[in-house]
Amino acid sequence: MQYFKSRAVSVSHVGLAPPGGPSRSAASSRTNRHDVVGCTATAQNLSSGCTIFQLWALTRSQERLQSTTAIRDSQKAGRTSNSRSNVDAVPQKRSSRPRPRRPKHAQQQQQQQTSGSAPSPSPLPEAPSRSGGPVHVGQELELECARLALEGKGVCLLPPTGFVVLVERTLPGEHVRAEVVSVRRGYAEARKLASLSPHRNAVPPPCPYFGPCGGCTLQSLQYEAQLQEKRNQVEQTLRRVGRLGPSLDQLAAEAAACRRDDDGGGESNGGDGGSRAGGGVAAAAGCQDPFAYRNKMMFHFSTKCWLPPDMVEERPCLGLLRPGTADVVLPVVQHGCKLQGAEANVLLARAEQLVLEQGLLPYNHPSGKGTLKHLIIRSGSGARPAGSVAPVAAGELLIGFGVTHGSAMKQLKPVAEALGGEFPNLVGVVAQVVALPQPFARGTAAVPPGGLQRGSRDRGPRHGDGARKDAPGSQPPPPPADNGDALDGEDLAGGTGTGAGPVTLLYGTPYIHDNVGGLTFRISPGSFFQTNSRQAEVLYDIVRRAAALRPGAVDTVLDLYCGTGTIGLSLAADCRRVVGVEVADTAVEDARSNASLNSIDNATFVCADVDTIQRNLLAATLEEPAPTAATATSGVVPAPDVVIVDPARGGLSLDAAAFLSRCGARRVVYVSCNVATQARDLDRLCNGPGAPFRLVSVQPVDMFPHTDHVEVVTVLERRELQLAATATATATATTAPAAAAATSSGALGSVV
Ligand SMILES: C[S@@+](CC[C@H](N)C(=O)[O-])C[C@H]1O[C@@H](n2cnc3c(N)ncnc32)[C@H](O)[C@@H]1O
Repeated sequence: MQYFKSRAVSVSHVGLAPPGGPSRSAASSRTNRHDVVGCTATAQNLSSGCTIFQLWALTRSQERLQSTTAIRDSQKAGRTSNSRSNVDAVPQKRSSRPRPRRPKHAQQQQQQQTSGSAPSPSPLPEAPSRSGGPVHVGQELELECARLALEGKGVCLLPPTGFVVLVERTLPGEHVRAEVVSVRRGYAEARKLASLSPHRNAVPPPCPYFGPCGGCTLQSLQYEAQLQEKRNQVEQTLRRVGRLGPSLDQLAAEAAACRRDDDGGGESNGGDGGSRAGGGVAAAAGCQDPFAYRNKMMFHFSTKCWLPPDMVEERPCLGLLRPGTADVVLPVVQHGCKLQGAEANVLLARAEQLVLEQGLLPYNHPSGKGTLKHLIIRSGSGARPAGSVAPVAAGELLIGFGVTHGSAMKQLKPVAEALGGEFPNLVGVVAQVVALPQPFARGTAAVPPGGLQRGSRDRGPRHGDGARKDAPGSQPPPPPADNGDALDGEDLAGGTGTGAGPVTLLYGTPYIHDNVGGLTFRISPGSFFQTNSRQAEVLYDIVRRAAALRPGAVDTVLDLYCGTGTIGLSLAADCRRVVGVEVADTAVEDARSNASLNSIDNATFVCADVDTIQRNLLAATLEEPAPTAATATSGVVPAPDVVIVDPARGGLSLDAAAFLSRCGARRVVYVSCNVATQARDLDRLCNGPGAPFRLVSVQPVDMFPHTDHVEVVTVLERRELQLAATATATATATTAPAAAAATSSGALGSVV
């Protein structure tokens, strides 16, 4: 924080209080309202913007309601005037303000939900109130943090009822003094005033921007403790949202039995995705180096430069979005971001200097002046010559500019060439006219639809949430396909359907290369790629073991949401053929190019929406050996033995889940960057009468150290197969590969 104090600046106060600042301004209370407006906190809605806080609070309140009569009585009594059991000491203030109307986008969001039934439907309020729970706004509390919520806040349970209070930057086990800033039905949010006793594994955060920057909420927690917390979050979410408690208990019992058999007390590792720690969920696979791991970072240009805690300077700057805003930027260029490599940080600083020297200005709302929106730096290890396994000597860097008008290209070209001359590893500079977030287009508030997001690295305003090219007030296009790139920023980097213009090449080549698991991948600006290449190797290795492909390369693998083909291509050597399905055409082109780059000839990539393939499957004859050009374009895929799904944060649609149920695959490996939606999907696939799958393993993988995000690999096995396997264990063990191949290439349903 020294950094902020030492800056001598001329400032203008714009009425935005610091996060949870002493007197929250109208703007910041609007922020809170947006967080929940229009959300029904059911698992169903997680894909459309509801936060895990709400879900957590909902399940907590449901548990409380179910737990004891006393609590039920007190809840009931809470609706009467003299029932404020634990707020008696504090006079209740009743808000006389009218209840705010839900914004239109929130209503639209709800209308767009097509995800089907939720596991535990129960509405949360449409807007926060100043009172209504056992606490009220402004009340000071002493709390102990019980655990982390999925979005990085500490969950504190207020005695005696266990009412949930979420406190920012609070770690499990930490005692804090906090002030309530908003109260909603079922939970409250509070800002930390002081840490009374820190987490036993607290460490000094190495980044000078820690705190104000919303990106690394866990940086002050020792890395091993972060991994433990993430594992716990995964288990809790699968139990609460996915109703997978019995399955996890069974996995835990099996693991315990294995340990007893081993007689050594070691953890089980049956080749099904990893070792199982307590509760049926494996210990999270951590990174060897939890810093400088990101191969892609997005930085925003703005005329509103935030100098924490509460100053905003009107000057052009480049940095990370201030949490809860869409156009106020924390300038991080001076010290760089510790999550990306040193060379990328140097390039970042130089790029900012050159564009400003060139006279280019950040886009400014509401004046409409300026054209610069964002800058993305992608890095890769570079292309490895065919057949070589030696490390690549020099890395590759690619810059992508997002601008609001094509006129910026001419001025950016000399900047691109100058950067190319100065940075030998910079292989390309591209630019794209990007859509502006809806609020800019409408000229209303700087709050993106779906509520405000925390730091830009986490989400930022979601790309394509609204769009305009040049005309303020023009109608935004329909929402784009979510590309799962939530941690990666938007637009240029994210790819699909952003309402953005074509990519313009300003210098060099429009793609970079990276290496994962001995394979080289070409990555275009519009294609998804795992943002932590080193850990992607660990992830794909876990997926390979989880797939449990039969010996003899007899299986057909379907890689749904395949991106640049990484997972499918990693499995290609061990299976008969791979078919990848991906909606982004640039990613499909990359995947095809990656197959030939790595001399892989048993992989086919289909550009299609996964949601449409079930219909085509049912309509099609499925015995053809591989998709032809005609079937590939119509989304027809062959009957798979194993399906890998790695969807975007919204998880699987009902159609996609139905496809998994009916496609006949014996195994599904579900890779997810959002355990909440994954839990919802697993509930559909594994629970209830006729559910086709059984949960076999759960392996968290830490792709995003210091953030509250976690990747989870779960394995599902078809139930019919399990029964058959039990009955014919001996015969199965001696089945010839040829017979297995015959089964695997059969028509849809032949395995069932
Ligand atoms: C989380 S990424 C996974 C990519 C890949 N498995 C990897 O590890 O690099 C999700 C991918 O799904 C794609 N996608 C999103 N919605 C889709 C849909 N409805 N149908 C097909 N692909 C989709 C995105 O473009 C993105 O490439």
